[in-house]
Parts: sequence; structure tokens; C-alpha cells
Amino acid sequence: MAPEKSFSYTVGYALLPEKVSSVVQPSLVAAAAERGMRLVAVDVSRPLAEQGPFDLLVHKMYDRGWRAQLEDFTARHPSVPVVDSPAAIDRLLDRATMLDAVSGLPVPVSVPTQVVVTDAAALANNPDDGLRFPLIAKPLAVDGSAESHDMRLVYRRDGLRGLRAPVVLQEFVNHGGVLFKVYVVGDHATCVRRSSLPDVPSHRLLDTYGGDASVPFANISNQPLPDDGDADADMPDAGFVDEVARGLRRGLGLHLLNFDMIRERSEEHGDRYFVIDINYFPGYAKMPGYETALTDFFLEMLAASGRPVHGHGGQLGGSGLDIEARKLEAGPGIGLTEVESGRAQA
Ligand SMILES: Nc1ncnc2c1ncn2[C@@H]1O[C@H](COP(=O)(O)OP(=O)(O)OP(=O)(O)O)[C@@H](O)[C@H]1O
Ligand SMILES: O=P(O)(O)O[C@H]1[C@H](O)[C@@H](O)[C@H](OP(=O)(O)O)[C@@H](OP(=O)(O)O)[C@H]1O
Ligand SMILES: [Mg+2]
Ligand SMILES: [Mg+2]
Repeated sequence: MAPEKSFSYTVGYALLPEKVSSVVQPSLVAAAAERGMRLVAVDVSRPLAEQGPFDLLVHKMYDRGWRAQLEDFTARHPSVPVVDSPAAIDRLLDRATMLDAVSGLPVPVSVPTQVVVTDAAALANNPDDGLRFPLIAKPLAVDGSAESHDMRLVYRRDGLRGLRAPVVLQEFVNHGGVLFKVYVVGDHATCVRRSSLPDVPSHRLLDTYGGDASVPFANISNQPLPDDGDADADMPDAGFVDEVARGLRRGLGLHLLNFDMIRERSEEHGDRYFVIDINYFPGYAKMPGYETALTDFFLEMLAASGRPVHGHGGQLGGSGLDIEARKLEAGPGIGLTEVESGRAQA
């Protein structure tokens, strides 16, 4: 009989069932076990205090009850890192604040002009608002529902009629139908290409054009782009991607996210990059090598919280430094603000 595997640490995860089935694959469980970590699902319908003991918690839940549980847990077990702070995650759940951190980045990347609208009908009758069509209408709230991904490409002003508010109207940027999705896990960033909306030709912008004033779409960039042989050459510079990733991670005070970036190419301005969306705890299984990246990250978090981690003897990865950065930028959040050694909840 094979000897029973012994685990040094327990990593609790609180995720919706769909996220569990997409991310917590047998390959992730095996990679974690190889490094001495057991992955255990948190039952969010039961008090957290009755579960565990945990050495690290990761989570993506939307309800307020969960937040109260986390606060209580952190008060009782300040030495257990909780990734990430709910207050920091909240900024990504509102498209009005989601992209705020982009303006503070030390690299040339920006956000398309956008406005938050609570009364779309009034806007449809106001030709002097300075908005430049086409626009993408995006639901303001990001709440895990399918509706929060229901978008509309609005070609002309009369396409604003009937939009469900509150909504963010973001200027559409032609980008050759290719989107760069950058998965961030602590200080690790991986950029993949996805298909995206095709460019909008100029004739489509004329008010007199007979086509639809707006068209709905959803989940347009979920699939990888078929490799046309030129994928590597087409990628943004890796150093640039890393800088954007590091800047966003620090600015947001988060460790687990992805962001969507598009590139406008023009003779007039050359290449211009725009960040258009940032997602908390995305579908990591779509990122090549995610098992290693996530388990390395868990180990870094455990080491940073003072737990002896084999192979991490005193040497923290970039995430260790981030803990300091987060304390400053996100204020006192949950977990990661206190470092103690030894096992918690024993
Ligand atoms: N300003 C823009 N200019 C051009 N295309 C855009 C713009 N904003 C969004 N898109 C296109 O619409 C898609 C959906 O927009 P966005 O990424 O904001 O929605 P989402 O539902 O939050 O996506 P995700 O599934 O990544 O969470 C993008 O992946 C991209 O293809
Ligand atoms: O399920 P909600 O809370 O709506 O958030 C989604 C994000 O918005 C998407 O960005 C994730 O997909 P990608 O990993 O392809 O970006 C997507 O990942 P999934 O493929 O695991 O569903 C979700 O995280
Ligand atoms: Mg997106
Ligand atoms: Mg999104």
C-alpha cells in the first residue's frame, strides 16, 4: 500500500462551484500536494470558525455574509494570510472604479475615454456631451452574473435609447480584432492572445447608415485566437507587459487578477495600448502553466506569513514585498497585515 501523503499546509478556497470546477483541476491538486499543500474547499454556508485549520485562504465570493465571516476569521487568526482584501477586490466589481489604477502606471498605457451613465434616455437626446461613437455599453456592476457581461456596441446616438442603466459608456478603440489577456499571479504575469471585436469601418459611423444603431454581444474574448504563425511577433514586449502587471498589482493591492489590453496601431500615433477590463480571480485554468504559478504563489504567501516553507528559506519572492506595498496602498485590509510564525488555529 502506498504511504499516506503528509501535508504541511492547508490552503482553503472559497469559490463558486463553476470556478471550482474550472480552476481546481486534478492537476492543480496534484501540484499542490507535491509541494506539501492540501487544497480544501470552504463551505461558505457554515461558519468559517468551525472549519480548518487553514494556513492560507483564497476567495472569490460576492455576498456580504462572506465578508463578515472573513473579518471575524482575521480578527481571530491574524497570522493566516487571506488573499485578497475584500475592500481591494470591491474596486474591480464596479466598472466606474475598476480602471482607476491605470492612470498611475509609469508606462505608456491608458484607458479609453469613458463615462458612467444613470439615465441613458437623457443622453440619447443630448448631442453635446462630447462622446465619440462608437461606444461600448458595459453594465456598471460586475457581480458574477451572466448579465454583467452583456455588452452593446453602440454605433450612433440613437443606439443609446433603451440601454439599461446604470451603464459605463466606453469609447470603442479599433485594435485589429486581437486582445491581449494578461494573467497575474503574484509577481508572475502571462500574456495570451484572444480574438476580439473586429474593427469598425468608418462608413459604419455615419448617422445616415441604415444598419442597426447598436448590437448586443457577450463573452466575445473567451476563446484563444488560432495561432496564425505570427503570434510571437505580434505580442507586446514582455518587459512592458510585466511593468503594467506589476503596476496594477501594486496600485490595486491585489495578487490574483487578469487584465484585458488592446493595441491601436496608426500611422499618426504608432502603437497605443489601452487597458479595458480587469477581473479578480479569473479563469486561471486557461493560463498555460497555471498549476505551477498558483502553487508557487501559495508557497510565497505561506513563507511571507512566517511559516517555514521548504525551498523558500527566508527568501521571499516579489509577493513578499507586495505585502508591504499593500499595507500602504489598500490600508489595513484582511490578513497579510500581521506576520507571526507557527501554526494558526491549533
Ligand atoms: N473600449 C473598447 N474598445 C474595443 N473593444 C472593446 C472595448 N471594451 C471592450 N471591448 C471588447 O469587448 C469585450 C468585452 O468587454 P470587457 O472585457 O470589458 O467585458 P467583460 O464581460 O468584463 O469581459 P471578461 O469576460 O474578460 O470579464 C472585450 O474583450 C473586447 O473584445
Ligand atoms: O464569473 P465572473 O465573476 O463573471 O468573472 C469572470 C471574469 O470576468 C472573466 O474574465 C473570466 O474569464 P477569463 O479568464 O477568460 O478572463 C471568468 O473565468 P471562468 O472562465 O473561470 O468563468 C470569470 O472569472
Ligand atoms: Mg474582458
Ligand atoms: Mg471583465
